[in-house]
Amino acid sequence: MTPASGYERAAGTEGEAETDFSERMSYGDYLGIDLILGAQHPLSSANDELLFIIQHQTSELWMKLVIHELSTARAAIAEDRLEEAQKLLARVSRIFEQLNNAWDVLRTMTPADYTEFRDALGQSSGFQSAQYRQIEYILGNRNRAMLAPHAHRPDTLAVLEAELARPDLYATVLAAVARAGLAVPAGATAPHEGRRTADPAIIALWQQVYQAPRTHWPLYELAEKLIDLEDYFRRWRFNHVTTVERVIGLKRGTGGTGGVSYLRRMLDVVLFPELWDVRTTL
Ligand code: HEM
Ligand SMILES: N[C@@H](CC(=O)c1ccccc1NC=O)C(=O)O
Repeated sequence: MTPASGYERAAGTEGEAETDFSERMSYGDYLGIDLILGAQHPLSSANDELLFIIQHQTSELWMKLVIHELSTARAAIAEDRLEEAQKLLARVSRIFEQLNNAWDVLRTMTPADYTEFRDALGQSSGFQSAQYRQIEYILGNRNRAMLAPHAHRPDTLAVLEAELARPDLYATVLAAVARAGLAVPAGATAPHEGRRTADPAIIALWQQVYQAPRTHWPLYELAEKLIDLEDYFRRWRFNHVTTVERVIGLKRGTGGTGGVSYLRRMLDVVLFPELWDVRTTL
């Protein structure tokens, strides 16, 4: 029988699949598909500009999830729900793995392909990604100067400023370590700005944890989740700079930095320094 819509029911669904969504929520309604698929606006006729746009948009969606999960993980750690946090941090590492694999698609774009539309990008650059900066801030790489490109957006600025005013993920972990009875130096659990540098007293306490994992199992597992996360984040930075060198060589970036030279310097950022340094002592 032909339904009221006038269309035949989909073949093979034996008349069971729902087809009337005139009054009901459909797949597209729930997921906001019209908005998402209506958000690609290439500025040139170059074939690869759509790839470039979708690569960035999907990255931003995954970054949204990273921020969500890191925020939940940080709240869980603050309440000593360490196992929950571990699960979420493991998920964040898998998201970075997903982002890392995505470079394989973008790498199919050659310098000739990119040159066709690079000029259309003007001064815009990933350097201005607010969500990327928020992730860096949550993870403790807190350069206040990176707020400058957001000065024209008070809403974005407020989010990033609020992040700088909070203890980062690692400081939250150190507060949990202190509650577990280890001697965390005063100040290490407070909000900070700039980059972290290794504190010998913090190396010493991780040494206690790593030398007796069974005694400190939840902290030991949590620390390893952080190492995993930084490992995958480093791979993202490395894939980015390598792709950039493939595509634009040593040209300056549209965002105004030296390009590859700037991105190479970012490879030296260490998010959780004592967790790396402790390994040398074991
Ligand atoms: C052909 C592809 C790409 C090229 C040539 C490229 C180039 C660059 C360059 C030269 C910079 C330095 C800032 C500047 O002066 O512009 C930069 C920064 C950045 N790019 Fe890309 N990029 C590419 C793809 C991507 C993708 C897919 C993402 C994913 C979101 C991304 C995210 C970023 C971010 C977040 C920064 C800031 C990094 C930081 O401050 O540490 N880029 N990019
Ligand atoms: N910085 C890049 C341009 C670029 O990659 C870009 C431009 C606009 C939006 C996102 C971008 N991706 C990463 O930086 C360049 O110098 O070619």
